[in-house]
Amino acid sequence: MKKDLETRADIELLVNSFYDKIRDNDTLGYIFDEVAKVNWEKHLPKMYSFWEMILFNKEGYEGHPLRPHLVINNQHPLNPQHFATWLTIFEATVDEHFEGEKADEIKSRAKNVALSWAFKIHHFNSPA
Ligand code: HEM
Repeated sequence: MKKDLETRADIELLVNSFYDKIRDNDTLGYIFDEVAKVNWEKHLPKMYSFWEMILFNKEGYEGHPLRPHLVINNQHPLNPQHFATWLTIFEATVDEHFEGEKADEIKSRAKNVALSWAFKIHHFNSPA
């Protein structure tokens, strides 16, 4: 039986493991490393705080989560497939390490955000 997500250390493990897979992925890796040229030392702690806020109502994340995605979309259009791949990798990473109520919750929160951003960006890129 795997453990549930309980602490910031659990979130750090999830986030680190998730971005290791993302950077290895052919559909998404280059968007982070070559298009956005992500500074990982800054990005990773931001993501720990983002997920701590979502999952444990902790303060610490300050930002506009959608905004950098609109900037990337201007440099390299993002499509629903990018978001679907992002979500598949996220869910698989959660399942690899954790199970339980919080593990289910983080997957469902990630899914809601990914679907809503995919929809917004798709309509922004291809207005009807
Ligand atoms: C196509 C899928 C996605 C791509 C390619 C992508 C890529 C990126 C990139 C390149 C950054 C900027 C890193 C930096 O230089 O600071 C970023 C930031 C971020 N991403 Fe994503 N992302 C995707 C989906 C998501 C989803 C679905 C979520 C949430 C569930 C998410 C949450 C965030 C957050 C919270 C930040 C930090 C925003 C800030 O600066 O405060 N991303 N993402």
